[in-house]
Amino acid sequence: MSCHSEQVVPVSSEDKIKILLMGNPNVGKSVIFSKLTGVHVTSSNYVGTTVDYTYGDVNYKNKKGVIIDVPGTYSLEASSEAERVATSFLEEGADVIICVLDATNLARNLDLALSLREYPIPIVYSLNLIDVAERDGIKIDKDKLEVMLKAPVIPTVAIKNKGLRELLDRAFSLCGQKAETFPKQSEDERWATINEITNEVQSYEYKEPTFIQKLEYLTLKPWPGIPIALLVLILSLGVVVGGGKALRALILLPLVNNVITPFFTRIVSFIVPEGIFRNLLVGEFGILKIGIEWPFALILPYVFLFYVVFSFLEDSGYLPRIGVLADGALKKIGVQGGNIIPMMLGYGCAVPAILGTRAATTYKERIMVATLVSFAIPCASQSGAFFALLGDKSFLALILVYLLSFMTLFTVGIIMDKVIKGKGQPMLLEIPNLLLPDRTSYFKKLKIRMKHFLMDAEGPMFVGIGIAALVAETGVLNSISTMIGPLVEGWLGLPKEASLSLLLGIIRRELAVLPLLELDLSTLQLLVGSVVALFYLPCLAVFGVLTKEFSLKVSLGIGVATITSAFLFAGLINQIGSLILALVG
Ligand SMILES: Nc1nc2c(ncn2[C@@H]2O[C@H](COP(=O)(O)OP(=O)(O)OP(=O)(O)O)[C@@H](O)[C@H]2O)c(=O)[nH]1
Ligand SMILES: [Mg+2]
Repeated sequence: MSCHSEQVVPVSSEDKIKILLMGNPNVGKSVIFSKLTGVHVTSSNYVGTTVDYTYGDVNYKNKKGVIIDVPGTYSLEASSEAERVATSFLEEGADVIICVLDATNLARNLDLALSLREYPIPIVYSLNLIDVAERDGIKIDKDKLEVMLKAPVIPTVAIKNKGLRELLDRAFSLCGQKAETFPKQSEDERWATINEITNEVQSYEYKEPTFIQKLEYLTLKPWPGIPIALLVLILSLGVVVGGGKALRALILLPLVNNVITPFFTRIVSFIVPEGIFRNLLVGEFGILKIGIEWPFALILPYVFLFYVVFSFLEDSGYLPRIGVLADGALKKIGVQGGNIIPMMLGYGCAVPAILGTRAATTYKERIMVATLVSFAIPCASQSGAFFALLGDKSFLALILVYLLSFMTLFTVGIIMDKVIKGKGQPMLLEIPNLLLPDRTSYFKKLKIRMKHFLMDAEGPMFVGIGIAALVAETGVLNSISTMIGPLVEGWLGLPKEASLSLLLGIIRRELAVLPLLELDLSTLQLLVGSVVALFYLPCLAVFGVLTKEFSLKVSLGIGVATITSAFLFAGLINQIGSLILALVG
């Protein structure tokens, strides 16, 4: 997800025309944009992928243009942040609009299509997803539709690049022509027109439902939808946890420990004389030792497999179905089912998750989801660290950590729902078609996510490990440990070396977990350390995005709340746990 809020919106000029790419959410705008401009933007099979605009250049014959991928909107009423972006583009004006219609949902798409005609901008319609419409037995008479819309209609299959040249061709030829503007219609009038059009152009043909169509239906009903969801969850966890462990144990750890680290150690020992500098590089917390082992051998396999599975679920259209099944439970905590997607994105990384809340209709809901994500949803890196730490040593502790995370989501949700003024507005949760993910966009998305992880995570992690090496080698760690000793040793019952976790956890969430690996901890201590890490602090990048999207007050507030909970809960677990152990033992 990219944001360009600070960039200047391109204006049309003599030699460069401005094309707005508009339509309902999840109709294929971003795929069309990527294919036409060569600029990759993320597409996913659910509503609200694009919440900010992106633009890219196109050259057609000897003409130049700029296309803007506008966030999807159902209407021009601007009820969400993403919709406001869309309407502001229309008001600024453009040379031509490409309005993308979902052929499997014509009536609903026509609502926006007709409203757009009230602006003095020529429109060309792309009738997209006709492959899926055909699969479902929906037939649309394109010629009649053109007559009724009084504008060109081009049938397209965006993912297969079908019809896109022609679409661009028509867009350029319309440019400069005077658009016929239509009088503003009331909602009733508009729906009357929509009925008239669909009756005229659309027909159905009965087709024996395919396996995927049956699945579309079955995944939405509590039975067998919920068992299917549980199965998907267990399978996904199996791939991520089991696969990650195997990758780590069989390939990455041996590679790092037997080949890479010895190699660097030998070279450094040869060049750098014994002492603090050598230790910084290859000592206990050496950047060339831990700085490679932690990010690449411990975290990377889990993050990679998480995105392999998650991106697949995303593109198949399965995720919103979980939203439907979980809607009841989510409503109890004051969150509409539609917001489940940003929450699930949070298990990858909190930054896109918080940006994704822009599709939410009310401020209250945005801030609630953002807080829940920052509070108690471990990101992929942090989960990787938990799996690495607890997977081998205490499976029970691992389960307890995630159980606590769920319980916190509910408690915090309920409290916020009561405390924050305003209402969560029912959000339209649109259920997309189940599709076999498009291979090109799937791999591109996976590649981009891994690139982001490597750039966003590895850099700060290196810095963090550098700091660890420095404070360990210079003895600063000892003074810090003495200072916060009462808290760490007394209240939390952890060895004083665990204060390194607290220090590094400020930089990134997984760094609050990983230093515990080096310590010999009891099961109770593992649990306590993990609980501190679970809540502790959202990482620096999350602070940044919270401040930008909301305010400094909000991000500081969330920070104070999480850090207080971290020490409170973890300490309580330690005190109660120790008491029980003393009674039993
Ligand atoms: N089978 C099929 N799938 C398509 C077609 N066009 C797009 N898709 C898929 O439909 C989904 C939605 O595409 P996007 O490009 O993300 O939709 P969008 O309109 O940008 O959605 P928002 O950003 O949410 O407004 C993706 O999973 C695409 O791969 C098509 O013509 N045929
Ligand atoms: Mg999009």
